[in-house]
Amino acid sequence: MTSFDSLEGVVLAGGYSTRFGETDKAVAELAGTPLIRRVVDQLAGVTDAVVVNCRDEQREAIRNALSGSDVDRRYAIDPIPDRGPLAGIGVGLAAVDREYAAVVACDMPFVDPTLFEQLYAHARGHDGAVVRLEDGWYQTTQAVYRAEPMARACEETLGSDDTRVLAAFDSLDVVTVEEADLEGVSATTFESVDTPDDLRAAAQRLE
Ligand SMILES: Nc1nc2c(ncn2[C@@H]2O[C@H](COP(=O)(O)OP(=O)(O)OP(=O)(O)O)[C@@H](O)[C@H]2O)c(=O)[nH]1
Repeated sequence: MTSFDSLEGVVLAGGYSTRFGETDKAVAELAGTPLIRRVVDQLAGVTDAVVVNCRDEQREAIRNALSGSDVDRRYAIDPIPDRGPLAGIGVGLAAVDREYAAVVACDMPFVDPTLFEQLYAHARGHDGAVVRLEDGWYQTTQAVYRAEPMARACEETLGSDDTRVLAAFDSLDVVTVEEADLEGVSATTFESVDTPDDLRAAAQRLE
């Protein structure tokens, strides 16, 4: 797999994982490997550098979970916590050095780097590329964005009434890719671990 010079990773981990319970799901182990470590290891298929967006108090545990990874890691800390995924994407992208970023949530351990290869190809020359799932939902937390304009759009949108990630696209040229048009992407790429039951089910499949 290729590492693209103008593509960096952004891993979103600033949520409170309330459905998961007391533990931070970012560092919860799936078959012995923390979820966030699995995500970073998968991103290594397309990039050698990631920005981890999280809250200050998460940083030490996440740093431990990622220790020994070959991927260069930097941290973008939420100045104000709990402002939702739009804020996390904006904070993460503002810390990116390269033109484009592959953004992924820390709770998607099966993220397929092949998806980012295809989204990056679609995004080049535009402000990003996002998948529209078969049920019509846009998968905004596993997408490629042009870092600078999307970071700015996130900031502006946070100050508006509609703070969905999708609302940030209004001022941008983001390409929609239909799920049916993806080629050879693993069916589990968009699966997210939201609850302890999700984690158990994922672990059983790996046995
Ligand atoms: N920076 C930041 N990221 C967030 C925030 N809320 C959610 N996220 C991230 O967005 C992604 C998708 O969010 P969810 O699956 O709802 O995660 P969550 O909010 O931690 O979990 P729940 O509380 O159970 O909904 C995850 O990677 C979260 O870490 C937030 O307030 N700030």
